[in-house]
Amino acid sequence: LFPNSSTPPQPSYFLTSVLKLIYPGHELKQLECLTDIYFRYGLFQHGGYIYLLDPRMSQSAINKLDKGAVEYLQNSPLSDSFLGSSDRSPETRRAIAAIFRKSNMEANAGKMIQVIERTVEKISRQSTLNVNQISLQMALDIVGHVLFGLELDALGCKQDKLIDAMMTILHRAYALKEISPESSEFKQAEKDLDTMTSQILQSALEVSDDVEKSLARILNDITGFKECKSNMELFLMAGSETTASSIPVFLYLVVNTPGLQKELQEEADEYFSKLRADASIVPPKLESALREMLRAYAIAPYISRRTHEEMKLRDFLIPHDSSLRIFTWGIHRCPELWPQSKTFLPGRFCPGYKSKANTASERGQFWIPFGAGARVCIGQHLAWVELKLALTYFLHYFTFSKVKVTEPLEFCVDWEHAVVHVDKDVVLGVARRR
Ligand code: HEM
Repeated sequence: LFPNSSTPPQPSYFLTSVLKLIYPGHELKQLECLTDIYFRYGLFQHGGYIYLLDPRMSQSAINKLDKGAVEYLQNSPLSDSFLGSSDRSPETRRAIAAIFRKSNMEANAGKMIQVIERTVEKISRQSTLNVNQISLQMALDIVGHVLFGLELDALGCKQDKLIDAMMTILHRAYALKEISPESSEFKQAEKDLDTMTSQILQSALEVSDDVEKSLARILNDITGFKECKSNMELFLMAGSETTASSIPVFLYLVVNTPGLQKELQEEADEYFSKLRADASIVPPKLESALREMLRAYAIAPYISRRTHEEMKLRDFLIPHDSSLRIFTWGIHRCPELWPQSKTFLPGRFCPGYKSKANTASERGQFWIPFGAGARVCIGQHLAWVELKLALTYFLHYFTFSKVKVTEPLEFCVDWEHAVVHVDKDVVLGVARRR
């Protein structure tokens, strides 16, 4: 089971077959079990990838290595974006860094609030809410407003078509594998996405802004129209899909954790006006519960890196041209690093919680939902401000409740883009409280 050599250990055929029998079709659960078994080695190899588990080894790989996007974006519309490029990334990231800065995202809170308030009105008209659907519409609108200076809905009512194309590509093809990238449906969705992104980019370039250059203009100037369009697709997809996946999971956890909704509602009522006035304010219980959600259910289950030469990690030799997956999902749920690691404990990140026998920090807590290093998620501050505001609004205005269709929540992975999806939409009862 555990070869004693400098080669990363590889689970036997017997072990992987047993795991397949126990968790049929659930690769994420199989890999989570392998993480718990191999944690003491810090890594294991499986299916052509080396999975890194040890925090120090992972940090070292994140810092030293280039993004390993070569084959994980192969069939993706995002293959020409800077996500897939280690050469162009530094220049592109430097040019747009100011737009994504925390202070700039907080300064853009007003634009987000406009969209969130509209969403609150939409939710008010419903008694049963498809949380995935409403979250995606909201997240896409926020990306449109904040990053492109556009009202996407107003562009000939394209928003629904854009969502359909994105869902066909990301959800139906890559996560659920209902259709293949060779299918006519996929090709049509890709074409629709391309046409719509071109139109969105054209419109974004026309939006005049005398004070500073917009994201579209900066990217267009340094990369040219074609590559700029791919990057726009990246922002549309990465910017909406991730936050839009987080909200349903979070609200599902809220309604399934006794007493949590009431506590968060009380906090939302207290912070509502303060947060509207200053988006840098942190409601501590919401922040802790959100951090815990991103720990227990990392929306991006792994970070991809590639070696360009032989590399030593602890006592292991990693050959050149190896594909590494820093396995966030497993690291975040590993009992060696986190007490009650598989349980959602909303107060885990609250100040003072440590004293109640949380030894995670003593054991070297390693929380990396947005990645780390030079390629850390560029949209993390956008995501955080958006999640904080949207959830404060939702909990202030509504009470959510379980309806039968919600149970149980299962996760499937789009390995191509490294994103976890819920296997079905989260549907909740909703009642307005004020
Ligand atoms: C909960 C929300 C989000 C999560 C969990 C998340 C997570 C991640 C992770 C893990 C990476 C890879 C980092 C690495 O390789 O070290 C990443 C990259 C990226 N994310 Fe996010 N993300 C989120 C929201 C967003 C948003 C709102 C945007 C908005 C535009 C965005 C844009 C990007 C881009 C462009 C990259 C590629 C960066 C690069 O390769 O240099 N993400 N994200």
